[in-house]
Amino acid sequence: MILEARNISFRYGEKSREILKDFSLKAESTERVGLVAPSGFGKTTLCKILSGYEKPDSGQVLLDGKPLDFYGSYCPVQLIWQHPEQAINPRLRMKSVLEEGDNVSPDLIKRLGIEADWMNRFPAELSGGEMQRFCIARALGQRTQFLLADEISTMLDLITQSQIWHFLMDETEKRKIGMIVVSHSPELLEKVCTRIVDLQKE
Ligand SMILES: Nc1ncnc2c1ncn2[C@@H]1O[C@H](COP(=O)(O)OP(=O)(O)OP(=O)(O)O)[C@@H](O)[C@H]1O
Repeated sequence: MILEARNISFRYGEKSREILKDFSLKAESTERVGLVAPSGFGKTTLCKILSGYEKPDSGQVLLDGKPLDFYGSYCPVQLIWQHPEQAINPRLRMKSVLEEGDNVSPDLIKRLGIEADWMNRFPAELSGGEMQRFCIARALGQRTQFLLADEISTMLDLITQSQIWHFLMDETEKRKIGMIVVSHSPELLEKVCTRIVDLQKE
């Protein structure tokens, strides 16, 4: 599959500066594309647009040539946010958080190191890293075709980072899920990505 941002322009309301201007990008399912740009440049904004959380003022997001709406109620382009605690309903137990995903496989949950005992807890009863594993699992439901990872491992220790990235590379390669990876770490992008795009040069 091909995920495409075609001539996207976007600003947050009338008073905001234009964050994206006639921006275009194409990524294939076989790729892991790293996005680099300085803080505040618009990387998260681009991820939100690519996953349908924000609508561009002009231009289109296309998956295999079709707008995201075409794919129905489950968006095949899933975003994993930088701060898991902001991406989870604090009133839900973790098993219900996973049910928000699209038939997340029990095997995948196990491979992510999610422990059975965590399922009945509320988000506030987990560490940031434990919560992020749930967000990753939830984003990898059956119909996911592209995964956008926006600074997802910044809060994790190096061993956990390495476990999670090995898992993600393995899982997305097996299922031919494309990835877009945002990080301020050149070392991480170098290790994980098949191609790096500098937004300042686009
Ligand atoms: N909801 C919002 N309303 C108004 N402005 C916003 C909103 N969200 C982000 N912005 C502004 O849009 C610009 C781009 O923000 P964005 O979070 O996309 O940058 P970023 O490149 O991901 O930054 P960082 O690397 O620091 O995470 C920033 O100037 C930010 O202040």
